[in-house]
Amino acid sequence: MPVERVKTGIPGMDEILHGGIPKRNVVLISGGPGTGKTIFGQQYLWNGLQMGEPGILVALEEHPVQIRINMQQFGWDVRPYEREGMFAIIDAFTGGIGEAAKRERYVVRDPTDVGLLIDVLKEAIRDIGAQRVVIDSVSTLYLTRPSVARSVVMMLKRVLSGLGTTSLLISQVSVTERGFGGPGVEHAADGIIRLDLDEIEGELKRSLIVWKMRGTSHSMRRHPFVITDKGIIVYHNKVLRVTRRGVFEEELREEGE
Ligand SMILES: Nc1ncnc2c1ncn2[C@@H]1O[C@H](COP(=O)(O)OP(=O)(O)OP(=O)(O)O)[C@@H](O)[C@H]1O
Repeated sequence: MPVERVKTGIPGMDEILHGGIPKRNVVLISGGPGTGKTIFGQQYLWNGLQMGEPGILVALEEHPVQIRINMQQFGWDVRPYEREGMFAIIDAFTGGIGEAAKRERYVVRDPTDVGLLIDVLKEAIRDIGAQRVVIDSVSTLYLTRPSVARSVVMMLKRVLSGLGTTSLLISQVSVTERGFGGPGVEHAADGIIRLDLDEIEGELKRSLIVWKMRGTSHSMRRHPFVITDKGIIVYHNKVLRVTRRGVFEEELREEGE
């Protein structure tokens, strides 16, 4: 039986994934500051809504009000979908403090309590029939306790995969770090997409590479991408090549690999 896939809908990305993310996979979106992880996650959810797939954004780093404003900058107005019950933001940021927070439907009263967060997440997934979930960022859940990182990701994976969602866990790494976001986390995740920002001759260049993706083959190359006012565009037919003479962008002759 062919593997069921969830399309990211991000231009160029599904080609790199040879069709999309295998259903129920829990995928780390890993990268340094400003590499585009949050935008990647929001675009994935927005595209899901356009395909009739309900989604949830777990907000650990930013106020839900700010997230709605940021998404609108790309033309992604989620409010009608929230009213329809197709989209929800789980507020795991404010702890319920402030007037704006009182208007949020899903609030995690103590964002440091992972058990509590999982209870709210389960309720929201069932309420809206979510098929896509993005957690931004999962690193926040274990920043002060790196030893629990793997168990936190395993707990989330059981719930997310168990309830049938295909999810992205946004994982922060420092600028120089080669890893993906914490001991054991890399192994617990079903997939890893790594986003990078490199300074090349005085200019920052964006690229991404699919490091692993259970259940499918995928491009093994590093592909350049850009962020525009409509979101991310990945150049699946270009590679970023690092040699001793420097870093070069190169056009691929044949499609894909
Ligand atoms: N409209 C736009 N057009 C082009 N680039 C943009 C636009 N909006 C944001 N960006 C770029 O996206 C970057 C922010 O991306 P994003 O918030 O997804 O990063 P991140 O990887 O989540 O970072 P962090 O881990 O620091 O939160 C900005 O630094 C900017 O370079």
